[in-house]
Amino acid sequence: MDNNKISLWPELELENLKAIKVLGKGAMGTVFLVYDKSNDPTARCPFALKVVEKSSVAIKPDADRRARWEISVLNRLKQQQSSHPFLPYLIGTCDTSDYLCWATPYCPGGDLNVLRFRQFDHVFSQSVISFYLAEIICALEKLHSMGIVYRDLKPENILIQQSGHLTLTDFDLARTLPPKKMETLLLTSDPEMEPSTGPRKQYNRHRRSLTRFIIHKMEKKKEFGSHKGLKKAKSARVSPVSRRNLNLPNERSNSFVGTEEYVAPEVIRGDGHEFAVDWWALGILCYEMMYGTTPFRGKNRKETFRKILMMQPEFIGKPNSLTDLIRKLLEKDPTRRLGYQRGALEIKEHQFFKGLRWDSLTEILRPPFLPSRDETELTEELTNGGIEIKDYFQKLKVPASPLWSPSLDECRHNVSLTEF
Ligand SMILES: Nc1ncnc2c1ncn2[C@@H]1O[C@H](COP(=O)(O)OP(=O)(O)OP(=O)(O)O)[C@@H](O)[C@H]1O
Repeated sequence: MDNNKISLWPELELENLKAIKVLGKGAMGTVFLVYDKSNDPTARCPFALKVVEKSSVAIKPDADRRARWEISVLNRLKQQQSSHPFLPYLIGTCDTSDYLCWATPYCPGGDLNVLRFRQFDHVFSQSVISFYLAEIICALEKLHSMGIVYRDLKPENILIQQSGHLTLTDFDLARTLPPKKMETLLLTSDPEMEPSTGPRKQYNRHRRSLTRFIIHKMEKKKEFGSHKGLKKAKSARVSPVSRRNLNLPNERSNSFVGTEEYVAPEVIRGDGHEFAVDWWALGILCYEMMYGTTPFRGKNRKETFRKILMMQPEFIGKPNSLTDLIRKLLEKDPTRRLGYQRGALEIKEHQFFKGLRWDSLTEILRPPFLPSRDETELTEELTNGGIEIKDYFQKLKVPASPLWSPSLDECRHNVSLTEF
């Protein structure tokens, strides 16, 4: 994939786009709900637009590269004959001297973490878990079949579409496995390949450098989030649609603190990582949906990592097919983990999914939760005229000087735009 070339995709004109509201902020950019006033003046088909401000690249040195990478991954998803029902697709991009933007379909239901906090006891029932897991497995299966490891599976990155079905978001940590790597993967279980022999030694070195790369990337994410002058990733990830008034305790959001609970043991050990890291993360996600907490959470990163490496997950109550599935996904040795040998197929065959009609998932018209169609909120925002994206960023730049005192109107406007 060419990281730097984005001219292939439908061009969006920033001047034609009007923001209805801010959907969220990540380490890399701000996500707006927008509509195209040139061909959709009544905003019947709004979409999500992620905007990376180029001037912020000095603060976030690899934001531009990460953004272009995410665009290229999304573009690959689009290039398939048809888009996948549980994966986003690229609607278009816009590359100006100040901003790099890309549009994906709007998911009005918030993320899976928000939804979990809305449940009684903050956990999902087994039937709901089965539905959501099935959709995530299909999404990961598709990515893996394209040679893409997702590497950032966590509830905050799973969004709920208007239809109630899921979609994954945030692909900047995704990586493609080069074909050579896929070949060498087969060698790992070959007892004749001694560690001291050339190819294996080389392979191990390659795996270790990949591991250093992912840890470095995650550290970078943390730095972005905590950089002076920027909103902390913790609050930045809050989506106004769904998180307002929720007051989520221990919110992980998109900081490394959150992600580290999902890191696979082979990544911590520096043994490299393959598709199996996604199946590990699926096990953690499944546990969290069932118990409302992740299995290896420690007081700090060191303790969390120690637990990931040393401890077995604890299950409350009688073992059942779901606990068995989790146990098999949380196998510390990736080569023995469910999904390692035959990918998603192996997981789909597990007893927990017995009777599930995998081919008919998209035909389910009443998924467990349907986002309400809050048209009033959209109309209210629209009658206020919407937000010019450039103005939004300009206003953020206005220094908080005692000489500058905004009018009451401006204050209200700013509060509504920056409270996230
Ligand atoms: N298509 C969408 N529909 C609705 N909300 C969205 C959409 N895409 C993103 N968001 C909201 O914006 C937030 C930030 O988006 P995203 O995670 O893609 O940003 P990021 O900068 O890549 O974050 P990270 O810090 O994890 O890298 C999400 O948590 C979500 O609340």
